[in-house]
Amino acid sequence: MRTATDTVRRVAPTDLPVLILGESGTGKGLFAEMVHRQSGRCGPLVKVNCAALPEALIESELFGHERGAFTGASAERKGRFELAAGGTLFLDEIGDTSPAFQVKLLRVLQDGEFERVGGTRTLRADVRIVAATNRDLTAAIAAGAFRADLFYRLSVVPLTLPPLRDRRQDIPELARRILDDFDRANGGRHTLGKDAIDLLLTCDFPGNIRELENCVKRAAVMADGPVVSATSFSCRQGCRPSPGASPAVPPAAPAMIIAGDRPDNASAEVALRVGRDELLEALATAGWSQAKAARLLGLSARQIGYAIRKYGIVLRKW
Ligand SMILES: Nc1ncnc2c1ncn2[C@@H]1O[C@H](COP(=O)(O)OP(=O)(O)OP(=O)(O)O)[C@@H](O)[C@H]1O
Repeated sequence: MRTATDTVRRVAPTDLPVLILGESGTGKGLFAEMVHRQSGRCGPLVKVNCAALPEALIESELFGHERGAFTGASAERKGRFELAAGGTLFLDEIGDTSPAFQVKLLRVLQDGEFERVGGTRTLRADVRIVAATNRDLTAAIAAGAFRADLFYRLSVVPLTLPPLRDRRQDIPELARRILDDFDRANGGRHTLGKDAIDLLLTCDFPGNIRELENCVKRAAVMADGPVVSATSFSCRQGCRPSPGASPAVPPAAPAMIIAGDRPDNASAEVALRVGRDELLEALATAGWSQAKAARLLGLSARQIGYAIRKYGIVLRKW
């Protein structure tokens, strides 16, 4: 991590693109913010979730459009490149983009120029590009899913964030910082007991810092006093309940699954980042209240409803 922060310090003041690589939850978004903050650029940081952009809207989202450019374009609109002028454009989930998206991006990265859809004026792209992905782009290139020329343009300065399981020594400090932030936001005053830290050090955290964050916040909610101890964590073994410790679901009584609408794909993907065990654990911790469990996991009511249905969990009243 020190290598990564040192690279940020060196590269931030330049105009070079930065490519941040790392598993989900390793802090890529936070590092993108860090690059922007340390860049000294006075424009804004504008984030684009590339995977969530519908194919038909890519061009107008990135480059904007003129009035009357297409049906429904009743007024001119600036795209993300213009909105980020003088600042940083953060292209998140770059590994999930279509060939059409990649071609359009490559052109603006090569020429530094673009036109709004339906426009004739050529505009200069005054942005610093930061891109991030949890995909293995080398494998994607080999599979023909990612353009090698775009990769070389973006990866002038690659920044790889290691998974948390490979840097367990960072866990105590991260956990304390997460707890302090949580207390500041919620007016509490907690400390982490040594047994809690020992427990956290045994965890694998496949969801990386995001999962550690959820575990610590959940334990803070469940702690009986100011000290968050190992017993405040609902898990006992490597942050995963052992098979025998899965909450027993008593028979009978009416189901209480929220019958919300199906969430969109991006929303569903977020919901399923929470594993079945983690979902069960949160539900048990929350006394089988869907709303409370959703808060613990950082999901919306629709997302938790979707995950519950998808994993085939039947909730019953005690
Ligand atoms: N160094 C850190 N200290 C405290 N919290 C952190 C740190 N790094 C990341 N986090 C927290 O972990 C969570 C995940 O971070 P972030 O969204 O930046 O990860 P990501 O790699 O971009 O994830 P994804 O690929 O899923 O978008 C966030 O809530 C963030 O605030």
